[in-house]
Order: sequence, then C-alpha cells, then structure tokens
Amino acid sequence: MSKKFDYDVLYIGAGHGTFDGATPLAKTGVPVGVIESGLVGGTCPNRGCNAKITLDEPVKMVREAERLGKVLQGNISIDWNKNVEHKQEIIDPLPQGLTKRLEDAGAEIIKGHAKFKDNHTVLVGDKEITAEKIVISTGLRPHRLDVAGTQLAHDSEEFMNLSTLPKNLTIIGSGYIGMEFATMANAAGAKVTVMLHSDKVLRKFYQPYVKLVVDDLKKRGVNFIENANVKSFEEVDDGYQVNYGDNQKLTTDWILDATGRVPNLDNLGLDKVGVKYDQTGVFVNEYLQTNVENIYASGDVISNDLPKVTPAAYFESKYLMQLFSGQTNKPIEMPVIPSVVFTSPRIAQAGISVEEAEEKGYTITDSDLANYWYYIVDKEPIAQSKQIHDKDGRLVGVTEISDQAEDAVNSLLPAIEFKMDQEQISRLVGLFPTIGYAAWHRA
Ligand SMILES: Cc1cc2nc3c(=O)[nH]c(=O)nc-3n(C[C@H](O)[C@H](O)[C@H](O)COP(=O)(O)OP(=O)(O)OC[C@H]3O[C@@H](n4cnc5c(N)ncnc54)[C@H](O)[C@@H]3O)c2cc1C
Ligand SMILES: NC(=O)c1ccc[n+]([C@@H]2O[C@H](COP(=O)([O-])OP(=O)(O)OC[C@H]3O[C@@H](n4cnc5c(N)ncnc54)[C@H](O)[C@@H]3O)[C@@H](O)[C@H]2O)c1
Repeated sequence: MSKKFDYDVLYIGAGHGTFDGATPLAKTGVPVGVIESGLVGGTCPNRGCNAKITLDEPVKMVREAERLGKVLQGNISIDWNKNVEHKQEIIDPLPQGLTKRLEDAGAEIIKGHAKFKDNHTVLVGDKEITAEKIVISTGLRPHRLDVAGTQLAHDSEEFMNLSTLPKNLTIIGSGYIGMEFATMANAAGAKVTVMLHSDKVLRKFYQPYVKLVVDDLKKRGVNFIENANVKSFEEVDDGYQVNYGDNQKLTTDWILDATGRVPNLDNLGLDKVGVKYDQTGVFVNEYLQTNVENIYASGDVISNDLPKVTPAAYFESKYLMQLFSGQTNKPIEMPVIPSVVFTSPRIAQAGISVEEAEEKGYTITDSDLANYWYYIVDKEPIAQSKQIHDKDGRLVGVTEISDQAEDAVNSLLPAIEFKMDQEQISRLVGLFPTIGYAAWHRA
C-alpha cells in the first residue's frame, strides 16, 4: 500500500466505467476507493440498459404474438403500471448487489459528490481523500433543451418511472432514446409524436433500414414531425403546448426531452487541476490518461467517437485494471464495439458500415431474411441483413434489421474481431436451429 495516500486508485463514479475494473483490481490487494454521488452501478443498471430492456421485453412479446396471431389465442396487451412495477423489482436489488461485490473485493465506497482539490486530492464535502492515481468515470447526464419552459419536459429516467402511461406523449429527438421509447410507448397504447431536429432519424444507423422502422411505426400510428425547430414549452388548460416551427403548436400530456446526453463534468474542479476537456468529454491518450499524468478517464465521459455504450465502458475499466496492476503496459486496443437500437424490429451493426463498404468497394451481400429459414418460424415481416467481406473474403462488417438482430450480430462478432478467413469460418458449427446458426450460415 502506498503510504503517502489514502488509496492507490480512486475512482469518481461507480458505473461500468469503474466497477468492472475496480472490483478485480481491489481483489489483487490494491487499495481502491470509489466515490459515488448517486446509486452504485450508475446509469446502465439503474436508469439505462437493464431498466429499459425489462420494459421492452413485453413489447417484443406483443409483437411476436401479433405475428403468430393464428396460433396464439386471445388478446395480449401491455399493462404499463405492472410493467414499471416489474422493472422496479428487477433493478431494485442491483445497487446493493454491486456494492457488495465491490466491498467484498476490498474496495471502499464513499458516498457524495467528488471535486478535485489538487491532482492527488478529491473533496467530498469537507472530507479530503487522497490517491496516487485518480480515474474520472462520471458518465453522462441528459441534455436539456435551452428553450423557454424546458423545466416542463422530462428525461428518460422519469419516463421509465411513470406509473401511468400518458395518453398523448411527445418526444423531442430521434436518436437511440427517442426511437426506443417511441416504440415502447406506442406498443403500450400511447399516441406518440416524435419531433425531429432535421429530417434524419438514428443518424448513426444504415438509413434504408431506419426507414423501415420509421415506416412501420408510422403504420402503427406514431406521428413524425421533421425539422420541427422546437421553440418553447408552456402549460395550458388541457396539458402542455409545444411551440415549434413557424408559429405551429401541438398539445400533449407529457414531453420527453431525448436530445442527447452531455458529460458530467460540472463542479468537478477539472480547471483547478488543469485536466483538458470540452463539451464532448475528457481528452485522453491511448493509455486513457489525461494530460495530468496521474489522472485517467474511463467510460462515457471520455471524448471519442465510440458508441457511448456499456460494453465500451466495461472494456476500458478492465484495461485500466490491467494497466494499474502491471498486467499490461501497452496502449488500449479497442475491439469492435457493436451497437444496437432496441426498436421492434431492432437494427444492430458491427464493424465496417455499409456506407464505408460502398466507398471502399468491399463486397456487400444482401439477404432478405423474411423468407429465410428460422425467421419464417415467427413470421418476421421486416428482416434483412448486409454482410460485408474484404477482398480476401474475410467478414469485416454486418448490419441487420430484425427482431433478433442483436443475437445475430453477437454471434458474428468473433469472425469480425479476429479477422477469420473462410476456412476458419467454415469450421464453426453452431447449434441448430438458432438465430446464431442462421447468421453464421450466411457468413
Ligand atoms: C435510457 C438509456 C438506455 C441505455 N441503453 C443502453 C443499452 O441498451 N445498451 C448499452 O450498451 N448502453 C446503453 N446505455 C448507455 C449506458 O448506460 C452507458 O454507456 C454506461 O452506463 C456508461 O457507464 P459509465 O460508468 O461511463 O457512466 P455511468 O453509468 O453514467 O456512471 C457514472 C456515475 O458517476 C456518478 N457521478 C457523476 N459525477 C460524480 C461526481 N462528481 N462525484 C461522484 N459521483 C459522480 C454518477 O452518479 C454515475 O453513477 C443507455 C443509456 C441510457 C440513458
Ligand atoms: N441501445 C443503446 O445502446 C442505447 C439506448 C439508449 C441510449 N444509449 C446511449 O445514450 C446516449 C444518449 O441517447 P439519446 O437518444 O439521448 O442521444 P442521441 O445522440 O442518440 O440522439 C439525440 C437526438 O436528439 C436530436 N436533437 C438534438 N438537439 C435537438 C433539438 N434542439 N431539437 C430536436 N432534436 C434535437 C438529435 O438530432 C438526435 O436525434 C446515446 O448516444 C447512446 O450512447 C444507448
């Protein structure tokens, strides 16, 4: 143990950017401290992935029941209140479980808001905590529109805690959260309007597939307003009014501001210690080290082009554990980070995008999966994929739209990450009949 400091490594934030690495690091006997101002586990378990996917599960089931209507008898619908209760039952134990894992490993958790005093000292209230190395892992928080009445809108966490689903819901933004939540609310019976900043939905995904999702939601009654230019929100007799465009108005019961997420760097004292950052996050080098030698960053708070998703935060915190415990002295080598939007159907992608493949002249193989074995079983009407191969026949990218796109892409990841050739791929014999096998069969 270093005698000069309270801890060898002090993490600020207890999300995936911290605990996946801090836990095994503490297990090796290294003195580790973790400061957390909210719930241990951070965004993903408490108000992100786990909470969202629990609410989405019945949506997936309703869609499947709709397709197998001839087989499954009776009307299936979502009881929103029960859905939220079920979600809460699932996520409530998570912070305690994660706290136990960290503490059992030997880490100490300090509750409160952290602020740098100097590059080795962090203040939590009046308490001074010192460490040899400090990791900034403070994640993101919802961006709020800078318009009059912005306080009348809500964020994704508030939506997921609604015990009664609003009859009429307006969502500002058509990124991940806008589209996933529009899908859930529509399936549970709300009248949903999505207001777009421009004319593009899910700009990071393959646009012809995005159009299929949007067209399907339109058929299901979701209203999309392009180039909305939201100007203000106000309270009116029968709810809330969104003022937009050229003196246009829309009355609604509830407004979800889903216009992105911004780094949690307020009141952290970064200027005091000279750590460089901007509105996109903290700047780091290839060792996840900031410009101040003993201060590192991990997870969503880093300024980079990676998708802001849990697996990236997980990988970074694991890397820092290896670096701090001497298991590596090499720069971080990020693997292929896949992404998926949990609409219904989903769009999932990994590796080279279709656009990049077109530019580089790679081979793009198109499959209409709606008529493909296994997708026929549950009658998926919207199911397509594009697999991308380089000139040596190696799989370098995949994009899929289907209700099981996330599992199809997951099963192809090893081929993309390890640049397998056709001979190696041909030796991978999957379980049959499964969605993964169906994906491999085309690889
Ligand atoms: C609605 C929603 C759905 C999502 N769905 C998915 C999904 O399906 N799949 C996926 O991979 N990703 C998803 N994500 C993204 C995922 O949640 C994040 O990528 C992940 O949580 C990042 O982990 P992190 O540790 O970097 O940050 P966080 O989990 O945000 O943790 C940061 C922690 O730092 C704490 N903190 C901040 N400032 C301070 C301070 N000064 N002092 C002390 N503590 C502080 C915060 O309280 C927080 O607990 C979703 C996000 C949202 C919002
Ligand atoms: N499935 C997943 O992995 C998943 C799910 C949810 C969230 N997340 C993470 O959370 C982050 C935040 O999600 P998000 O959906 O809030 O962000 P996003 O960046 O995906 O989308 C923000 C949307 O808001 C729009 N917008 C911005 N300013 C606007 C304005 N003034 N008026 C109208 N629209 C405006 C943008 O055009 C965009 O459509 C994502 O980047 C993602 O990393 C991931």
